[in-house]
Amino acid sequence: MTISIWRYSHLALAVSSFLLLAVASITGILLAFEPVVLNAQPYKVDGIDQITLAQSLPALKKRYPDITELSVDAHQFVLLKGSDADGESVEAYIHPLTGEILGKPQPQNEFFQWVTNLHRSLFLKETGRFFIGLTAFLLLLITISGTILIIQRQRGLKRFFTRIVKDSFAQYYHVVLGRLSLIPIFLLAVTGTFLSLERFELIKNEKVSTEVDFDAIKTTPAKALPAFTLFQNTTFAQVESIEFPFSEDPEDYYTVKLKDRELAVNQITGDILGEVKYPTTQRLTTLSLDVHTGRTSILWAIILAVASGNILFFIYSGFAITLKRRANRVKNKYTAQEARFIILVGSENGSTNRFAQAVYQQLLKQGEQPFLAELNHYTVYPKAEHLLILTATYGLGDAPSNAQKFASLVETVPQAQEVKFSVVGFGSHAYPDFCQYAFEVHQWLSHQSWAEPLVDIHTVNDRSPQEFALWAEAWSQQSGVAMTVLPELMQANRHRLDTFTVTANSGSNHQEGTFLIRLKPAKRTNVTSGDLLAIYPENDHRERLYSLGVIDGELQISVRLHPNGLGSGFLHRLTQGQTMQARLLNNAHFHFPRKAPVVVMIANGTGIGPFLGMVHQNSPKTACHLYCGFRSQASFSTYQDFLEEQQLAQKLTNLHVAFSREGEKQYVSDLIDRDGDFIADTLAKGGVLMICGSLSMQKDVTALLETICQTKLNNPLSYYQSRSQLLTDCY
Ligand SMILES: Cc1cc2nc3c(=O)[nH]c(=O)nc-3n(C[C@H](O)[C@H](O)[C@H](O)COP(=O)(O)O)c2cc1C
Repeated sequence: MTISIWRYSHLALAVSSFLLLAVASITGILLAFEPVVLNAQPYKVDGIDQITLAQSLPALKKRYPDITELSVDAHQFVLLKGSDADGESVEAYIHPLTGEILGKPQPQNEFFQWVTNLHRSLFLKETGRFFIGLTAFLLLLITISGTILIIQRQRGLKRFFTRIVKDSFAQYYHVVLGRLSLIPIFLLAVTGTFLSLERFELIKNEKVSTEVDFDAIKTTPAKALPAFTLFQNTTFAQVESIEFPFSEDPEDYYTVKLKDRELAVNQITGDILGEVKYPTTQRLTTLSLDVHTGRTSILWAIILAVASGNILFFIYSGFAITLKRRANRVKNKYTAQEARFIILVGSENGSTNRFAQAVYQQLLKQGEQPFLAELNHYTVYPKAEHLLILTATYGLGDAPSNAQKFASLVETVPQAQEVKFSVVGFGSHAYPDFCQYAFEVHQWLSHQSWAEPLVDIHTVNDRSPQEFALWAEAWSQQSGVAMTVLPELMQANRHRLDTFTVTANSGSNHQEGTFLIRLKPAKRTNVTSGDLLAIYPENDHRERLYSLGVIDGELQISVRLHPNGLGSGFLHRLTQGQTMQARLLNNAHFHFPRKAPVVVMIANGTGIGPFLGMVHQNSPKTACHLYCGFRSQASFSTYQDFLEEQQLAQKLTNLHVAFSREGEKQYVSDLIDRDGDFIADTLAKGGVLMICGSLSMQKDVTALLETICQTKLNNPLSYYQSRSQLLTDCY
């Protein structure tokens, strides 16, 4: 059963009952104070569970020769009815050892009486009682569906009480308080339902009384009250009431009602004349009243008041969550048939929609005709050139509920024309299957003949605008459509630029025009290999990103000079000593994994850049294997000496190079294929694969890795991707 079915049930139940639930909760909070007020009365005697009937009754009889009944109520006040030595009738709370009068019973306080009537019947007599009973039952169903939602959210019963990831105030406290007040609310709902069923006689509650065989009543041996065994063994805490014999006639007897049974006791000999246990229904009714009202314990009454308060908060927070989800609903200006840009979104709680809306607005501003829909509504888009998918991950790395049909739809609904796609995964590192669903979407699309990746999959941890901006930049560069400013998301993100001095530039003396440039930051930074440098060659909105290697505190970029290339041309022209303005971007998802037992780096061309820095920074000497592909030995020579030095320093364990235009004419994917067992072994033991270079190389290598994972490890590649064992940074 999916999250959504339980969620819709939870919501439907809440919507249908919230008004009555609010009335029942408010009145419930007020009524919880009744036991608190009553318990504060001075009628209570300490140690009632120590005072036996044998100790008490002789003293009481002395003071009140004619007692008709003694009763002990839920607050443990002892009420005596009878008359005193002067023949005056008495109905008073007394001290069971001395008979001292502690107070007179009062009728129920008018306020509490009014609130009780409202709570029980809404002043509508039987009709009101029926609705209140129904509300208690709906509350029971809401509690059950809520519990299941928490179990699903926490990924299993065992993790029920583990940390909750904070999404929003309403959502966080809806779950936190839901967990804390689950048991009291559940008990309130069950007992409320039970009491209503009993009241409407849907549960039969037959009264029973003790049968006495009058012929068997004896008059010897006569005993004094303190010698009656039952009275010696019974304390006031166990008693509900004692009816005294009407006369001294042996056929009149004591009727002692305990919590669980009723007994008839011979008034002369103390013999038990008869005994009957209450039926289960009767005991459950008493227990339900105790639990539902909190009348037996101040502490429990307070817990119930807090739980009822929480129900009010759940009504508020539940609606706040629902309204937020609804507010993010899609409103399109153009149809799916006319749009060039299709934005599909997978979201459970609506925050991903905000990003999708921002992209949608950007495209509208650019004069484009975008179309925004949920992943479940994927269909044929006759004019689509770009497919942008922004999706969250839920459950155990699963699809959000509005994306659950996408997997089957994408297999059955092909597009007629080629479409460039880009996937952005929204997730949180607080969950082990980080953005797994987005990785799966990326792979399903990669297998479609009509779909071509425009940029590598990007992930966004905890809705980070910075990480989203990285995707926006990369996509913008590849698509040629500006996505520079996403005002709602990015306003806080206008960074100032830092100054860098060029310390070396190898120029493009080598074949294929690749060169290395080194930059020294003017001030200290926390930059590390794998981070990005954003440059603005024309001092305008056009930004170009380069992956960095950090070597001896300097930043090294490996660049291929493109004819008329905006960024590469700018960097190529820089000479030693010159300064430039740029911005450093933390690219945490592509940092060298510090805790991995083995790291395998896979690169082609200038993709080797960040790996040069990572190897150089590998002081702990983590086992590190570099697989790289170049066109020729000449293009590799730029890096050869450096890499051999790193091997000697044991910072690089193995180096495998493929040349596509010389010798065996191999690609880097051929080397991976050759070493498939080693790659599988690396993943199996928790090692990390890193890929940097062209998207086409990445496509070949990931297809190969998928086969390796399926055949040698019996897991899909997404299993390792979501565990951060495959890190990619391709362009
Ligand atoms: C119950 C629950 C389960 C989640 N499971 C995952 C997960 O398995 N992997 C992940 O990367 N993020 C997971 N997340 C985080 C969400 O994907 C992330 O917060 C996302 O930004 C939410 O987007 P939305 O508000 O559009 O639904 C989970 C969040 C929740 C509340």
